[in-house]
Amino acid sequence: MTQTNNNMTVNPDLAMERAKCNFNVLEVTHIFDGGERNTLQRKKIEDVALNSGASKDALGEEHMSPKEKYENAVRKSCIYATMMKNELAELSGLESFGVSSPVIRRTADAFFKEVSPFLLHLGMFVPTIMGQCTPEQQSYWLPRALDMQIIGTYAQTELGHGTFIRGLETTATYDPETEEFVLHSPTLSSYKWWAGGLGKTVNYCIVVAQLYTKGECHGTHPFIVQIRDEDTHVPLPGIKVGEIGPKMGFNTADNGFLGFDHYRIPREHMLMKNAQVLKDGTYVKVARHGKLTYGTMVFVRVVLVNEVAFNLAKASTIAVRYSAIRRQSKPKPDEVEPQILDYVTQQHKLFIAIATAHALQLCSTWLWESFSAVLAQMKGGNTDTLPEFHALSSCLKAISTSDSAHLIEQCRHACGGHGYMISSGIPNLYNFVSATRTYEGDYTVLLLQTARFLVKAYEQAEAKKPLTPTVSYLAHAFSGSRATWDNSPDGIIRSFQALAAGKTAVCVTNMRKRMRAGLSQVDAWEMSTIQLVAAAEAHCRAVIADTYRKEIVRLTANSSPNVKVVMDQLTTLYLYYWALERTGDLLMFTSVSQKDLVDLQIAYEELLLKIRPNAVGLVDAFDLRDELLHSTLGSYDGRVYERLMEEALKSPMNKEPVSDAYSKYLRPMMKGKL
Ligand SMILES: CCCCCCCCCCCCCCCCCCCCCCC/C=C/C(=O)SCCNC(=O)CCNC(=O)[C@H](O)C(C)(C)COP(=O)(O)OP(=O)(O)OC[C@H]1O[C@@H](n2cnc3c(N)ncnc32)[C@H](O)[C@@H]1OP(=O)(O)O
Ligand SMILES: Cc1cc2nc3c(=O)[nH]c(=O)nc-3n(C[C@H](O)[C@H](O)[C@H](O)COP(=O)(O)OP(=O)(O)OC[C@H]3O[C@@H](n4cnc5c(N)ncnc54)[C@H](O)[C@@H]3O)c2cc1C
Repeated sequence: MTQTNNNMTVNPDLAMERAKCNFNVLEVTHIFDGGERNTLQRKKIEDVALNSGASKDALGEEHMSPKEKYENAVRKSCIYATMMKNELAELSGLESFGVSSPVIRRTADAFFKEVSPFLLHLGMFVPTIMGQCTPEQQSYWLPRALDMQIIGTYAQTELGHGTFIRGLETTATYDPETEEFVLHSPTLSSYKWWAGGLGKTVNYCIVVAQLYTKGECHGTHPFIVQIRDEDTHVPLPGIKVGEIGPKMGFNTADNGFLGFDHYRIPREHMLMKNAQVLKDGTYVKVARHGKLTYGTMVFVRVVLVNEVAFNLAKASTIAVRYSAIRRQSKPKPDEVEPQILDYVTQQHKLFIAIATAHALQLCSTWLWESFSAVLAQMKGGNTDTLPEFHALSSCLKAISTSDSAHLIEQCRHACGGHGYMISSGIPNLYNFVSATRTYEGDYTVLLLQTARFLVKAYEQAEAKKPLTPTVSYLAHAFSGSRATWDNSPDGIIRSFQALAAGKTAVCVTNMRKRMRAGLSQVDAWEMSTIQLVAAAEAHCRAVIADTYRKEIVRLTANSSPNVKVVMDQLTTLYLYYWALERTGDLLMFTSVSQKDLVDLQIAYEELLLKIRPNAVGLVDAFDLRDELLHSTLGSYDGRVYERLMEEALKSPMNKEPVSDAYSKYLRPMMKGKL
């Protein structure tokens, strides 16, 4: 049944798939990693972190109690943190470890099937210190945080409010007598809720609270707050803190609650880069843009696009490898059962997942570069590009997390019953990624932020004023004719832009009509929000399609011919897929005909067949080590059934031949003695 490949026993179907792959897998790995140098560096980091076996558990996390799971995650976080401080820090080329290294973050996934309780420390606490402190504050807090002498989290959301930050109720009232802020939770709904690591792990947190000084409220501001003793870890007087209980995922992250009873912190613990309170209580606004205190959220939204691309790459690797070894049904009676990957419907489920992982990965790099440019401009005092960037990062966060969650679930469907096993790895991926659609700004809420920008941009276009780059296509929205359909990649991208422009125009027209009919601006906006969300989604799809196409053309300029072909096929597949998903819109806003759409469907199906022989090669090119996949179905060797059985036998339920439940309940019931 099996054959040996590089000292590994590999399922013959997978071996056959690899033999027929016609492109250089490593070249595609380099494209996905952003260059050969990055691949080499990633592999070195993975070797150091994973070859010692420290990431492995004797007993699977899924068989542990919640308390054991948490303690095990802390244990491994400490091992990984120590590695990061020592050997990994140097390897990843970081002066300070962790924060900007997606490779370090990804490698950590070998240690945690869910997430590390330190995720918020590195993902938000440290970035907030970097982004919201004055230089003096930073020089005090950052070394302590990076050295893990203190561990922190980001406590913004409250029981009563997550989305509407201006509605937060926690107060920080300045007392000039003692030069302290008094933190207080006036209501149950003002309790901080959700912060990762808050329940048991951290001793500090960033708390976002309404700032009061000299009797006036100045809105929400961030504070750094000690909540547990640095030695004993006991919660400090005036602090009520705990863990919020079981969740769909994130069960090793001890998300917590936190309340304050007139709890005092020194004045210097307000993070004062963007606004200050002087000793006498005078409030001084420093920042040139009112929303700079939201900066950590913008950073995480950017990071999340990359994060979900990675998780989608994992799910598609699992599902494609499994589909290559799984044989089912007998459409041709004289032939053996086909690999399920040969079913065109299966290819339809899976190849879009591979293409989307590429699209999001390349968009995330582009978004990161745009973010760096915006930060550089802001350093020089120019915040002009921030609104466009906020609109862009908001919609990319919303669409990337939503599409990835949907496609990961589709990968599970593609794995049939076995995909439902925790050991397949897919449920954990789904539970993690579906949360990303909500946290750091809910899907709808963020798309409405983008819609605000689109409507303003549309009005600028209408007034023939200059437009910023990502919405420059709106300048063509007033030609009066429908966009000409053309099924070339560039033609499809132009059509996506026409959809976004057309939908935005419909929203503006409807809002104006509603206002003329007597609705207030707020109510007219509210009544149009379904369409506004759709317009923002269309805009984002146009941005992703355009960026993916341009980046792949650029990155494959010097690639070998077959790599160029397969990368072009994936990009085209992405464009065809979304055009076919939006046929109604295309009929409304472009000149596409019924025949064009029938032809496009045929072209899409033919493309699936062209990609089919390279499918396993494409997921191998993600180069995800088995330790990162945590999957019985997706391991490189394809020994699926063997692994499923090995995992089943590990179940504590199989430790005893007869369950205690037999003598306690079953037997009495069956003997009529219950
Ligand atoms: C060493 C140890 C190692 C050990 C172990 C190893 C571990 C491995 C870990 C490795 C880590 C590596 C690091 C990487 C980690 C990456 C992963 C990170 C994952 C982190 C997990 C996070 C978990 C979740 C956290 C959270 O959810 S935090 C809370 C987030 N909350 C939100 O996002 C709330 C959403 N709401 C809002 O943003 C706002 O309220 C709103 C935008 C919806 C509305 O705001 P507001 O009401 O104030 O504004 P208006 O609507 O009135 O708009 C006014 C104008 O302001 C503009 N605006 C709004 N926001 C912004 C902005 N951010 N920037 C710019 N402009 C903005 C509007 O557009 C309006 O403009 P206009 O008036 O011109 O239209
Ligand atoms: C796993 C996880 C980890 C988290 N970690 C943290 C953390 O570390 N720190 C932290 O501070 N927070 C954290 N959060 C909280 C998270 O940021 C919020 O849950 C998120 O921002 C959504 O806010 P909400 O829960 O108030 O939802 P709500 O705003 O109550 O949303 C509920 C529904 O109402 C809709 N809605 C709300 N407002 C509007 C509107 N204006 N227009 C139209 N529809 C609207 C939404 O679309 C949604 O469908 C975490 C959440 C999760 C799930």
